[in-house]
Amino acid sequence: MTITLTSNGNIQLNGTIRVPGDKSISHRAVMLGAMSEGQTKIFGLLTGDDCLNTIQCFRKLGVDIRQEGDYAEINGLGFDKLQEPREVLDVGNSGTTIRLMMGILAGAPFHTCLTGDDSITKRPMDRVAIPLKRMGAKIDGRHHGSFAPLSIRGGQLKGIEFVSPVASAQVKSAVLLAGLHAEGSTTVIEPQLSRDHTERMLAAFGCHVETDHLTTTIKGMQSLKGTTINVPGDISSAAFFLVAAAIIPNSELTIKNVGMNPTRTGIVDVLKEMGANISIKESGRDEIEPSADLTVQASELKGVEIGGEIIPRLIDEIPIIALAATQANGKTVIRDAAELKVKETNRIDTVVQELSKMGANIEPVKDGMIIHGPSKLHAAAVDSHGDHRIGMMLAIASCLTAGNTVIHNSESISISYPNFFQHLNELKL
Ligand SMILES: O=C(O)C1=C[C@@H](OP(=O)(O)O)[C@@H](O)[C@H](O)C1
Ligand SMILES: C=C(OP(=O)(O)O)C(=O)O
Repeated sequence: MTITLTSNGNIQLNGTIRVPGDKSISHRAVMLGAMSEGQTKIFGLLTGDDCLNTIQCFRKLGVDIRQEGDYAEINGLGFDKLQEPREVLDVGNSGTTIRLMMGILAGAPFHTCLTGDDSITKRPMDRVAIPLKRMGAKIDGRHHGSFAPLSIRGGQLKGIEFVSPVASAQVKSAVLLAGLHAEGSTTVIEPQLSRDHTERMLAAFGCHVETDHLTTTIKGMQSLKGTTINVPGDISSAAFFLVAAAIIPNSELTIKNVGMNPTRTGIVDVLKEMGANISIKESGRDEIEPSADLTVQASELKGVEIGGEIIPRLIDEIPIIALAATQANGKTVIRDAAELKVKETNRIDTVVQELSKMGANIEPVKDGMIIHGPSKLHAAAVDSHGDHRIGMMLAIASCLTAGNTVIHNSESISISYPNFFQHLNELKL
């Protein structure tokens, strides 16, 4: 699909929105609910394509899931009642689904095939397959199990201590979820702290997990009990409107009930450092995940250096941070972010290529990018390359231009934010 966004060169964004539920938390709520005994109720579930694919995968494993809009009910019979699927499990575009499912299925005593779209078949799976094979799972696939389609025969796992070479919540979660059905304890040590939604949610489902900064340990053979999960708004979706309000002159936006897990709030820290005017009002002290209402007003921004430990706390927000940097005074340097190369697209290349078409002064480096601002952006024909975060970043960029911005492959936006254009139109003055 191609969308044309027309701007008169004088757009402002004003109003209040609630962004859809957090994608990472929604996936985990479905997964843990499906492995539990008893009923799980999920409120605020993200109905983006990625999470719908997670639901479909578990239905194929025999789990009874009723989903209506952002409410889902799972009548779990426990992990032991998962059934060998007759069909290939298709994760679509979702890296989180395939990698976490690998961990879950590694513990299941049957055979499963997992695959996804063109992008998924290019993303590395060995980072998960290697530790799972060490635990005893039989995993094969293209390039000896490094790429999907994958075949998994699970069961009879042994706990391991795994020192992960990457700060990745998908790797950490896959190993911990396999550890749940392994003999003995399983420990994951990461180089930097990645998002901790799996650990928090396992505790909510009655499972004991020990965390000491970069080290997380789970004891095997624990069972999960169904519970109720309230999913807060996705800070990664809110990020597009936080940046939009900060850079589009005379804008002011409030975003209600945004998830504020400290392992995800790097975007707020960076925007504040750039000079953004953001106020935070706590809205929920849920025992699992904190949330807040965020208000942002347009202000002058300055370039910053972003690298090191903050990167996993804002990895998915780098495309929209790059746009903010094109409007900031001075130089922004983003480094230590080579992980961007293995997302839905190579996000170093796609961000640089597409923002350059709109007149940004941006260059790639091996682990990030350098942006000189401010630049006056102009309307252009651009492409999401099938990457939802690139598509949304370009739509926000179009608000700064005068004329028609044409975004090819805009349908990818429904991966994580199905009503994005509705919100954008409602907020435009
Ligand atoms: O665990 C998760 O829910 C996610 C972890 C991150 O990926 P990595 O684990 O590959 O860093 C992130 O980019 C992705 O959008 C969601
Ligand atoms: C990288 C992302 O997701 P996933 O890895 O689940 O495809 C993302 O949503 O930006």
